[in-house]
Amino acid sequence: MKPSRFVPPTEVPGLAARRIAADIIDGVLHKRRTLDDQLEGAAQHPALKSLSDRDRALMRRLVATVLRRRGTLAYLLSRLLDRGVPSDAPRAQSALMIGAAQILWMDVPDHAAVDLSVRLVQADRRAAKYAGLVNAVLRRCAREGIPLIDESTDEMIDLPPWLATRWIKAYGEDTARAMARAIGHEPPLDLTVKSDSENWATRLHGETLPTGTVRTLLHGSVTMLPGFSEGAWWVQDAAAALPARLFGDIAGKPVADLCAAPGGKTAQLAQAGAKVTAVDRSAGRLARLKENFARLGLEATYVAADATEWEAGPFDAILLDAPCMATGTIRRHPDVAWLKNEADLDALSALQARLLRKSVTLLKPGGTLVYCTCSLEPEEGEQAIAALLEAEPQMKRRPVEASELAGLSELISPMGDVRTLPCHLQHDDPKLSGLDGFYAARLVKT
Ligand SMILES: C[S@@+](CC[C@H](N)C(=O)[O-])C[C@H]1O[C@@H](n2cnc3c(N)ncnc32)[C@H](O)[C@@H]1O
Repeated sequence: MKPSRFVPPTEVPGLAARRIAADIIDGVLHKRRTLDDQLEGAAQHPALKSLSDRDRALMRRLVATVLRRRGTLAYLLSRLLDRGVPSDAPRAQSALMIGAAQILWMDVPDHAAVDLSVRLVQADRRAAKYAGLVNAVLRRCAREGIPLIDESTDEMIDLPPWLATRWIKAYGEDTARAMARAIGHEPPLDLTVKSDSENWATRLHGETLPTGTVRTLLHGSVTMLPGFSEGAWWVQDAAAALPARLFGDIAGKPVADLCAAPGGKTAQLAQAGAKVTAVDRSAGRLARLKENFARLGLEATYVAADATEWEAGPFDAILLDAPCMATGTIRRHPDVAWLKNEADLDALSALQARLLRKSVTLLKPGGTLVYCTCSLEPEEGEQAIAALLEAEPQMKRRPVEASELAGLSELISPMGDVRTLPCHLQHDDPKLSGLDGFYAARLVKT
């Protein structure tokens, strides 16, 4: 009988974090599971809870780095492997990517990165035969990886080609390249604070951005940070914090937030004193919103309903943060680049159009509608609003003024809508630069 080359794994420090990272990467790339689902949702990894806070943070960083630099890693491995990455053993592929990512971009000693990846393949029946190959390739990566990467001149290499093509068409070659460079960086942590942003910026070793968001480079579990348990702030990208501010003074007014969960923008509306009705189709996501509101000491009326069929109001103001391709959030959710597909766009655009038409019927004459998406695709932004304005003549755009966005005129389109890009809000420190890609339009019902 042929001896089996499968070697039972020996558990060593750090191996569990790598194994879970490999499982989650495989989940995204081969089973089309989102990171959110695998980290805290329905498909949560069963062994996640066994990791220490430190190992969990390392695992998350590892997963994000591999997904963020997937194109670069594929290019590098193609240069290091004459016959390409083994296609009959997904674990060999994830172990190579995890090992290379640690060697190239993370603070892990090369020998540890190589050793842990070899152990990963040894522990997998299909991949065990590639242990020698993984060892040799990763040792070469430690010697030659950086110069080989420097030989690649394609700045768009880490985007799926269909998305790179779209961004060049929508924003031009130079801007699309700047966007691609910006999403290659690990983003900072952005927080919306209830009040006293300077004090929180100091306590969290960060700074206050011109728009009021507190930005910090602290990593790890946010639940351990000062201010979390007393509900002084919530996590929200600085761009995501802009749409809810476009209503101006809404204290005491009835406002409907039609796609509310998990509630970052709802919290801004409630904090501004509005009487908010938070609607979301997903009961599970709405439950998370309620938990967030309990921590923040904020109140709203909660409705689990499909907003396209919901009857209520009319309201003074409506926020419609519609479901979308979410391509503006790839910096923070690098799985989006590999899970979303151009073919998803038509169905999402149709849903956005239905939600927009419904919003008009729920709005009082004289009321304000803010429509936004975390998408960089014009079909889900500028084009959706152009179609609505044509179909609903009583709706008029109320252009956003630079003074409403702390003078940041680069964030406002020629039509007067908010259009943020990942390459916006540059800072001397690249780690403190950037914004999620967002679109927001403000309309009034005449
Ligand atoms: C972009 S997320 C909203 C994010 C949220 N506004 C925030 O700032 O935290 C879109 C939300 O729309 C909800 N949704 C999708 N289709 C819906 C519909 N037809 N009616 C109501 N909610 C819907 C999803 O469940 C999801 O929670």
